[in-house]
Amino acid sequence: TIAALLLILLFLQLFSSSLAGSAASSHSSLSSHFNRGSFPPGFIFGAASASYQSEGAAFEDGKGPSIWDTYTHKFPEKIVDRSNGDVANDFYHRYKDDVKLMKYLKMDTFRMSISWSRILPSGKLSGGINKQGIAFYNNVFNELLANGIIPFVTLFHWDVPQALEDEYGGFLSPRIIDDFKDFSEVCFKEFGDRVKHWITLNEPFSFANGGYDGNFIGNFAPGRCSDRSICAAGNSSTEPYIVAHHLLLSHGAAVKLYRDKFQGLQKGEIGITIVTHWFVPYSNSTADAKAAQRALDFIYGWFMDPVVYGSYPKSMRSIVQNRLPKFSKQQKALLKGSFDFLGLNYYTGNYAAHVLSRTGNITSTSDSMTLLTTVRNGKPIGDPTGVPIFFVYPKGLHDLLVYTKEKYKNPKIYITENGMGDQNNGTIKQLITDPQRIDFYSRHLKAVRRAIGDGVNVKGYIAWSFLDDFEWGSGYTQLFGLCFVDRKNGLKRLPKRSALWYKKFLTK
Ligand SMILES: N=C(CCCS[C@@H]1CC(=O)N(Cc2ccccc2)C1=O)N[C@@H]1O[C@H](CO[C@@H]2OC[C@@H](O)[C@H](O)[C@H]2O)[C@@H](O)[C@H](O)[C@H]1O
Repeated sequence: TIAALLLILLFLQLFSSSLAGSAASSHSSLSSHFNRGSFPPGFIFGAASASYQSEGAAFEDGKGPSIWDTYTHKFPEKIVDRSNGDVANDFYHRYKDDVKLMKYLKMDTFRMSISWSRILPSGKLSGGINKQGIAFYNNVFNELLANGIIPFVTLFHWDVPQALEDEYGGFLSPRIIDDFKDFSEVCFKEFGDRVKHWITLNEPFSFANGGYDGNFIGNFAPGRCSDRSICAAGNSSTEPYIVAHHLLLSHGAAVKLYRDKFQGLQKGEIGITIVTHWFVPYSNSTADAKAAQRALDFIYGWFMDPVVYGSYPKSMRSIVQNRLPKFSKQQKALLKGSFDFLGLNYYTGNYAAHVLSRTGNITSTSDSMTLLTTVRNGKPIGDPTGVPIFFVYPKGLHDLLVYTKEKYKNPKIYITENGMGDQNNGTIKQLITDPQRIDFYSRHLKAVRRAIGDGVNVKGYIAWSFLDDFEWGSGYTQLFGLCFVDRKNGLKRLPKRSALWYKKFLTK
């Protein structure tokens, strides 16, 4: 009878664990063999946020307005639910509990950004440093380190001080280079003894394209473009390139400053975060193969080529010609090799087809002469998600990593954003029961693991996002968080099933 009982117990154990595995989904694996131990020693895992999307306290304790504070209040109709980041997740007041939650989830690192106008309310050093802003970030970094969590800090995640937009048009002017350098110097000086991983810019493509081209799904601040039916001012054929140029030069100035004045003593590293989709030729024609490469050049190469080679991609120079600013010899030297690591943001794959002729107004997006779609012959490139333009395509992350190794001298890489969004509709129970997000993370982590096996120098993976937050043009209608934020119940944090899966994955 004891032997029979033991056999029954063993059977039940096996049966229940196989049930749990299939509950997650056919792709993902809860089986014990795929976990942090599948990655090289020292590989770090975490989750991310950004100042405007999570801090709140938008007008508190001396903080100056950013262009996103202005944009959401001046044009509420540009945000799907007419919301804003005035309160967001109130990370400003709740960071201690949030750090406890990060520790509970066994995260090694937390990526966050610093609000430029919280540190320098007028955007300029001459306008004075906001001591309460310095104190806030000191408290957050101290709390993270006291809980064994590594801060990964982005200096610019799109929230330009409004004062600089008013004074000289923000990144449209080269004057911002020195102001960004001064802001960076304050951060290196005040926080560099504890912050050892700096990212200068988050997704310069998205800021330049989203804020100045207008083709974006959900226009971005400052909302300039050629189409007067959606933008009061701007020029989509020239301003994205001018803004991108000044973003790159600002990045180069901050990296040079860090290396010349701080890195020797503080022993940290500095990089840049660049986003791209992966592009698959729509057909096996040569024209579409070239279109896929051009799409990559115009989104990824636009920034990777300058920081690796000191020049824009050849395809851009030959198509955009005199609308593309030129780097001087000194600027080429400043930019070439201007990173210790590359931060890579990846969300989805696209099909790319050659566009035969260019009709209508020229814009920075039409310059690439590509038609980007997520469906081919009626079949989507991957499983749909709650975000209409994002489909689950983990192979794209693997292929992008191998492409980066081969084309850009095998740089040190951290995945600084990867995740999926759900539509914010359903009961709380439904929204925290997210098997597709478990499937998404499991498959993308396996793609990263495969790329490491192919020799790609990936050193970390940071999920987007730690908490559901303000998702720019989508407001609070799209939920990317590992943790749900109950906006109807005091912004209470609730770990989703995917957070508990991540915790299990991270348990040593
Ligand atoms: N949001 C972006 C911009 C890229 C994705 S969404 C937008 C739509 C689109 O066609 N493109 C163009 C594009 C094409 C190729 C590559 C990149 C971007 C966009 O960037 N990047 C990261 O994505 C995260 C998720 O962004 C959401 O993506 C889906 C959108 O519907 C939503 O509004 C946006 O907040 C943000 O929260 C992070 O702050 C940001 O660093």
